[in-house]
Amino acid sequence: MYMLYRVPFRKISPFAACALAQTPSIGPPYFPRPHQKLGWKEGHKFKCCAFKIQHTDTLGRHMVATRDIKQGEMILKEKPAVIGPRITSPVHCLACGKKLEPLDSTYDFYKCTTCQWPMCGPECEKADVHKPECKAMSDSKYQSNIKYEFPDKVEAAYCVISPLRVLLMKQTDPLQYENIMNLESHLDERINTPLYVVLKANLVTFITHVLGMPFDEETILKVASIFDTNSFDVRSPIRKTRLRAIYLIASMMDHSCKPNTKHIFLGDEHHLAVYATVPIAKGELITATYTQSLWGTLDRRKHLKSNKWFDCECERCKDQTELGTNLGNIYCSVCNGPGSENRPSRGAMLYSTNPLDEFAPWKCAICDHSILSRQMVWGNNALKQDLNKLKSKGPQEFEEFIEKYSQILHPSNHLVVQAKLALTQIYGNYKGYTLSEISDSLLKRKIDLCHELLEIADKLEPGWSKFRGTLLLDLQAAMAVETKREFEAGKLTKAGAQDQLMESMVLLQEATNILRVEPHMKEVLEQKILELTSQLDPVENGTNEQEGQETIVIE
Ligand SMILES: C[S@@+](CC[C@H](N)C(=O)[O-])C[C@H]1O[C@@H](n2cnc3c(N)ncnc32)[C@H](O)[C@@H]1O
Repeated sequence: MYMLYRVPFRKISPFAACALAQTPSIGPPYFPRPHQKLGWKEGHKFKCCAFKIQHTDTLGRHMVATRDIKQGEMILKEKPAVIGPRITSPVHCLACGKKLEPLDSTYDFYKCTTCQWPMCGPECEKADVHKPECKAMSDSKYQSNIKYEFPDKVEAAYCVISPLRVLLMKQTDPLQYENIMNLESHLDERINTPLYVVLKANLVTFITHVLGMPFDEETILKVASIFDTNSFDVRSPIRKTRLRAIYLIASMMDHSCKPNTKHIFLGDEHHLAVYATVPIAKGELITATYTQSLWGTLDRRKHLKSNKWFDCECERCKDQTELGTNLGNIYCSVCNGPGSENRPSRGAMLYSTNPLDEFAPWKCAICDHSILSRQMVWGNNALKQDLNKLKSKGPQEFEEFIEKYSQILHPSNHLVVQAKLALTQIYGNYKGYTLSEISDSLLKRKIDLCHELLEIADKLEPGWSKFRGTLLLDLQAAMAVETKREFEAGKLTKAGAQDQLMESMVLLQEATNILRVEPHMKEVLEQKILELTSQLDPVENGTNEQEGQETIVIE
């Protein structure tokens, strides 16, 4: 049964007030400012906070919709409570997060003049985010000894910075420190894992012995464990770095292998915005995914267990077919094996006899054949290694992978799907395979692959997910080029070409609805719409040929 969540937020901090805002038994309704602002900005009269935090024994705290939420609606926008480096990282600036290259003059990085950590330059070394840690290190006469050795070297020294930022908050921002310390940690489960044995040796020693800070081992490791349980992976393609950040409210979203939200990071401050990918009805859970949605159940559940310490029992995990995708399934080697052509059961598949038990045997849906779960794991691992070797290869190798294992792997088995995804990215985008360069048959192959993957996206990441948006964008571009070629080859009439272009426009409109919130995408998408519109209406726009553009000139 749902309980109103009260216990861990001991003081009514701004976060607690927000979390408790919709619980009528706790004081008058309070609408947290960020959500008030959001409501006004969107031009609505007033939009109340769309969620509340509840608690159950099985899920812990989780987010629930307090009203119907529309597809594409922003549910929350939040700034990070703390942001910093991941446990290991290539050398980057501690203030802005930018990946650093050595200076030509010294062949080493620019260093903070006080603590010697690599930074961008004098401006970043004075940034507020760096000041407290810089002071703590210089007060104890600690100086970083990171030096440039070779490009992209990964440094383990970064593991101390993010936990240190939280520990320093105990003095500088006690309320925020308490809010962070109230998050789920799973320290008891993590404490004896190899990573935490290492952290005991280096992180705890650094905080207590090197910096002489008055924290016990348990508190220090708890902070590390809170990061591992709650932090978001903040990727910045422009700065070429990955940071980790804790967002107090967004961390209340529980996991689902078929989530109903997506999130993006905004600006230099790394604000997090969470959007509904599908309509969410009042009372429904608001969920995110903590794994890769294109992994099979065995891999997802293993990842969730060993990183987030829970057994996922969502509708997808319980379903042998993974919502009809067969993402984790393989063909039965007896029914489909050599010499079995006369069997009527070609296409029979092995299913886990209990998807929620990683040790349960896998059994054919038609014959008696079964295999142990560890055979399934071995097989998967072997094929994963094969697939990983193809990463820097061309499309031919991915096509060969799909063909080679077509007797074993279902066309939407997760390994085949990953190969197909790689192909959709190569065809139409990579040098030598751009849309203007590829053959008609490869163009058709790209279009077919996009359709196949869209079917999978609809089942696993339905609605306005980035996965679906990106596929739609790819598909419409390929379809527009195909139309142009068919028209020019006389296979399509003018009216037929216009109809097909209209289809592309519908896809582009949907892709735009989905992707316009992604950083820097709005302008790109608007430009694409303009381009396609000019092709659609040649009479009104006069000649529609522009340099470097794929256009259909319809006379
Ligand atoms: C980021 S926190 C989410 C908030 C958390 N439920 C709490 O009470 O603070 C992640 C943790 O929530 C729990 N959790 C998240 N999704 C879950 C799910 N689908 N089933 C069970 N537990 C889940 C796990 O303990 C996980 O380590």
